Amino acid sequence: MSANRKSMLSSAIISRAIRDSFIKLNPKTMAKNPVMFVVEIGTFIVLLLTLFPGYFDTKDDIGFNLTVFLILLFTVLFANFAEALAEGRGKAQADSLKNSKKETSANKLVGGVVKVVPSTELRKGDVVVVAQGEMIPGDGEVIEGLASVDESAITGESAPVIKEAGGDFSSVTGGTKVVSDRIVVRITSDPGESFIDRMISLVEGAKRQKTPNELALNTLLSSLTIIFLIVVVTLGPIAGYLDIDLQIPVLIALLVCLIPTTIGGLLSAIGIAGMDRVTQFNVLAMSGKAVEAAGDINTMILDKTGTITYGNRMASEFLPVGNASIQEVGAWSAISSVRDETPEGRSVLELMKKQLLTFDESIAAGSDFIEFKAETRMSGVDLKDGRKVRKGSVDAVKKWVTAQGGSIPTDLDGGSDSIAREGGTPLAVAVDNRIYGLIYLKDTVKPGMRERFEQLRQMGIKTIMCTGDNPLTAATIAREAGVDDFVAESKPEDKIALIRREQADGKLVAMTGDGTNDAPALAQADVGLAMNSGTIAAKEAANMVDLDSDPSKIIEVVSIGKQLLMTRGALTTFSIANDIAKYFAIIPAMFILAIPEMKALNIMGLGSPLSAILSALIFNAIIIPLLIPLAMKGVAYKPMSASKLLSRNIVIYGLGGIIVPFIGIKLIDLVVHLWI
Ligand SMILES: Nc1ncnc2c1ncn2[C@@H]1O[C@H](COP(=O)(O)OP(=O)(O)OP(=O)(O)O)[C@@H](O)[C@H]1O
Ligand SMILES: [K+]
Ligand SMILES: [Mg+2]
Repeated sequence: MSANRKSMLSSAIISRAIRDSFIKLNPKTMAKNPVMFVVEIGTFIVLLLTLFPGYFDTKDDIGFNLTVFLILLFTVLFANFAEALAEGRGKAQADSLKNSKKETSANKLVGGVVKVVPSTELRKGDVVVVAQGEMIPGDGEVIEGLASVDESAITGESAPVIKEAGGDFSSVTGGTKVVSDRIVVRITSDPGESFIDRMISLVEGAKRQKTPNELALNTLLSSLTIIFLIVVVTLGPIAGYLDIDLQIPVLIALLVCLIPTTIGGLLSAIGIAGMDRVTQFNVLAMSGKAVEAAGDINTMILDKTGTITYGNRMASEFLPVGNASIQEVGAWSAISSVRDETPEGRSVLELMKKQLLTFDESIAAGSDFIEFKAETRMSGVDLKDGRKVRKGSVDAVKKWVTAQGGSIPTDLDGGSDSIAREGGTPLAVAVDNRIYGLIYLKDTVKPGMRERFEQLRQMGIKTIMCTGDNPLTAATIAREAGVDDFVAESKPEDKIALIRREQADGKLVAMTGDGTNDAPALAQADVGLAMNSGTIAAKEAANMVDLDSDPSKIIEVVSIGKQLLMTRGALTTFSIANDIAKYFAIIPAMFILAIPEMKALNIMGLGSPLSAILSALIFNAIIIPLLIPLAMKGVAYKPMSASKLLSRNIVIYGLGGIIVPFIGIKLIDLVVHLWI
């Protein structure tokens, strides 16, 4: 799939798009796009006039009618081609996904016995065993074991990922392959509803629905079309009254030039291409609406650890407090970490080795493990002899020790503040009512963050960093990274409260998350980006999934959404401005014989009335394919505020839209006039 993503437009995609442009001529399909449907009806009428000359009007000029028919036909085909081309890459991707969705057999556990069944027979709740070298037969959650899994079929990333029972890395996707060890998986989706199934229908656009913005624009374009239709229809009798003979193909040509065919022809291509750009970026958007919402975001909520910083928070120093020794701090830190599988916990044991410190592991034998929880902000063990060992956020450990009647060493705050001021995370280590010291967890801000936040600020987006860390560390990192605001010591439920508060102010909010406790907030956010490595609950609540599990991608997704909205706005402006030149070409041409004063309006100095009409019509047709690259790639884009963007767009695409066709039509007329 990744290979497909890279080859932009293969000849296979182009020839398929050409074929689809004809298939899309089906009036049932065309009717969904009112502007182009009107053109198609016009094309059909001109075809009749060409095929049956004299039947409707004795003065029919077959040559002229045939030419108009062909130009109109191409206008419709060009619009269809734009849409088909935009759909092309998704369809190719869907094909390769379908290929990877081969039926496999599954080792289903029935009453403790393995029974081999086809994967299509698996239902929600079934339990299967998957061993080394086998394909995971369906989406599910690991309930036992640990394995490395090759997920390249869906992510395009060749390095295998670790999946294990419990925690945030327990979800597996059907069609991916176990490369080592063995896991027991509980199936979480019924046939036809798996992640790959959803992905196929998403990328091939099978369920693509028009977004609210698109619907609104469509209504506007349809209204314009109806107005011009009325204008053109009433023009006939008025001209008749003035004794001017206007032929039907000329009136149809005028209508087609007046209605917004450029944007009408490119509108759906712009939407599809926007979604496709997100997909190329390895992010699955569940709807076009989600991508558009990304373009309208006012507030972005970001995690600190792993999003703004690298997130591999490593223990880098032990700091004794009171009269404890470094050996004691190290030993108790290690004992509290022997079963803590978080990166923080493992790094404590590594630091012990690095500093050549030792501890008596047998003390921890038979102890009860106290797992790290975001709610408690502590982890540790309860020893068999009754002693309780904890490490955790300084604030939490202080409360824990005080509750047991302990006192706080006077040099604790100084030590933790100096760690926090450097952007590090201080963890306090305690046994029962005594604090022994601090662990300095180091983490670094990812490079380039400040620039990215500056860009977001220029787009008018407020960034809020949310972290479970203490206020001083949070403030340091926030300053270093350049976020606008931060919330420290935040628990998972605080995130949803923050989102609601922003939304109550009328803001659209984007956030990322991966854990089950992020799911409600992901659902509440206007744009929720879940990590593919995250839990099923998070992925189902979100409206986007990042296959690479990189939370900082939300920044790019918002940029793509903005670019989509801008491209649509720019091409709409261009399309409507474009029509002005066409009035100047066609209207004088129509009336010039009866009203010679109309000559004054022929400011382009076009060769003859007929060549003027044909040139305007040809320009109207070819501008569609000429703008396909822009519609697909999106307009060039600099981060700036919405109002600045609007005025810049009006200048570039409005003025450009007025001037370009004057030049274009004139050039076409120079050629056309040679023939007629
Ligand atoms: N393994 C651990 N054992 C004990 N305490 C921990 C452990 N990991 C983190 N902590 C403490 O708990 C606090 C909260 O951690 P949590 O992972 O919930 O948030 P965070 O990673 O700091 O913030 P975020 O990921 O939202 O930016 C940390 O700041 C740290 O003080
Ligand atoms: K037009
Ligand atoms: Mg965290």
